[in-house]
Amino acid sequence: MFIIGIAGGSGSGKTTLVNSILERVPYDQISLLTQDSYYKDSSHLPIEQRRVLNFDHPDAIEWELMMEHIQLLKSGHEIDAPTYSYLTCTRQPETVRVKPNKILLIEGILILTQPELCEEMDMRIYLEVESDYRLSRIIERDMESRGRSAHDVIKRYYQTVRPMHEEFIKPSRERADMLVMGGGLNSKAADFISSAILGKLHER
Ligand SMILES: Nc1ncnc2c1ncn2[C@@H]1O[C@H](COP(=O)(O)OP(=O)(O)O)[C@@H](O)[C@H]1O
Ligand SMILES: Nc1ccn([C@@H]2O[C@H](COP(=O)(O)O)[C@@H](O)[C@H]2O)c(=O)n1
Repeated sequence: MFIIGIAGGSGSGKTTLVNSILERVPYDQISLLTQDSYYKDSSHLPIEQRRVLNFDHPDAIEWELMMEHIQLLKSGHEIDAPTYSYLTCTRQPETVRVKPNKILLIEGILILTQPELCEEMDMRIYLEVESDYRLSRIIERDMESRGRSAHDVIKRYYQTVRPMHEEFIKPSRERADMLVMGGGLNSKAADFISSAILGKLHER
């Protein structure tokens, strides 16, 4: 299994890049794991407390479960990946069946902060996008699809998103093999990563 990690700050365009790669390759031959699916469940807390949790610290993620799922996929087993709601800030009862494939894409803000997880990756990519651009994209996206007000998004950005980015996410770019400039709409980057994937799919 050839494992590609796509990291970068919130709003840097990871999801956009993944979608753009999947348009260029036979997507049914690619497995995808999203770090956000592995947020620890916090349904035991009242919603007001859940909404102010620090979701940008490495401890917010259940890495053990993610690593276990990667090992199962590598050994040819299907897994049931958890699902997560940004609206309720809880893990959902539904799971998503992921089949093992020759290629595994993993995306998430914190994936390059985990040395053990980095060890599993054959190609590590970091999306480099200036914080001003990321903030404006996060505001628009979170208001549209994550049920937040502009005020809430900006407050959270300065309380946790930016400090955690500076402390953990930005330094993790040192572990990347490649930096992608400009974010998820960088079509040359999508072409390059897709050709690497197609090459691997055609290997015997
Ligand atoms: N290069 C870009 N220019 C403008 N908008 C972009 C660009 N890349 C992504 N976006 C938009 O920014 C928002 C965040 O992108 P997304 O792919 O969800 O980022 P991430 O998964 O890294 O948080 C989305 O609404 C997306 O459409
Ligand atoms: N309940 C949650 C959980 C996480 N977030 C934020 O999502 C960001 C990571 O996702 P990206 O798609 O932007 O990479 C991260 O900055 C978390 O703060 C959230 O808003 N609500």
